[in-house]
Amino acid sequence: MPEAVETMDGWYCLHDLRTIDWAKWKQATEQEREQATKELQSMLESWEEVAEAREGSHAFYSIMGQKADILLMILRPTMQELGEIELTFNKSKFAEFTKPSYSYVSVVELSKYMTKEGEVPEENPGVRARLKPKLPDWEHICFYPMDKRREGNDNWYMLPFDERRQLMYEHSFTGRKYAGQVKQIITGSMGFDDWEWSVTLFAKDVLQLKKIVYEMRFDVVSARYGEFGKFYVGNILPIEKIPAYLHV
Ligand code: VOV
Repeated sequence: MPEAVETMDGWYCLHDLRTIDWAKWKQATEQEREQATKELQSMLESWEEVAEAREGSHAFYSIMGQKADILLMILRPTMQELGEIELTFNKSKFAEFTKPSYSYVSVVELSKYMTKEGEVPEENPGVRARLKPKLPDWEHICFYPMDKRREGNDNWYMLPFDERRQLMYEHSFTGRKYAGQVKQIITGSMGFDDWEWSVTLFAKDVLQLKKIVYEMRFDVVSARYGEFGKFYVGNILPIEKIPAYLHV
């Protein structure tokens, strides 16, 4: 009988992607634009304080292409806090100039595929830190949702545990080659959103994002069982660069 793997779940996560209504932004008065920009900056500054207190983490990036203009990724200990942040953002002046393009609700997830006999990973400080991760301020982000296939002979959920563990081990082996180059945050979203996981990758060199996704396509777990949603890629948008980004 296939057996579910136990998961460890950490901070709740919201990916909020928006497009900017540039025509409306240009029509606003200089004063309105300044007010909206300052409010956005102070919102981010207040989240900065939460991050410093290690009570959450966030990332703010501009997104390439037409799928979205900005991505706000927020991590918090409870879903309620995520809700409050979403509401605050929606009520802000700046939000009046944005349109929703995509959102994703999930929770930071680590599975116990790699847990050895007698180990209690919950007691491992490294594991605990990974469940409440500090998002890196690396230049580039790549975000996409994914599923494990459930089709005919290619049904991940019908595989015996040991077979899945072996495939995840091979996956982690590929991943480890990118240590220091790519940081991954895997969040689980079964019951929360339309896909099963979200993958968020951070890199200093944008090309490493392409290379890791390409190389992993050849891991059996991705080649045979991976199904992918839309990919979003972007560049970091630090608080001090927001006025220049929004300048018209
Ligand atoms: C940046 C490198 C990297 C590394 C080191 C890494 C390692 C690991 C380990 C050790 C484990 C298992 C234990 C755990 O931690 O849960 C995982 C788990 C997972 N991964 Fe991964 N992954 C990486 C990177 C990485 C990428 C780039 C992708 C996207 C795949 C692709 O084809 O586009 C991915 C996906 C996942 C998923 C969806 C899961 C959960 C699957 C499940 O069935 O539960 N992952 N991953």
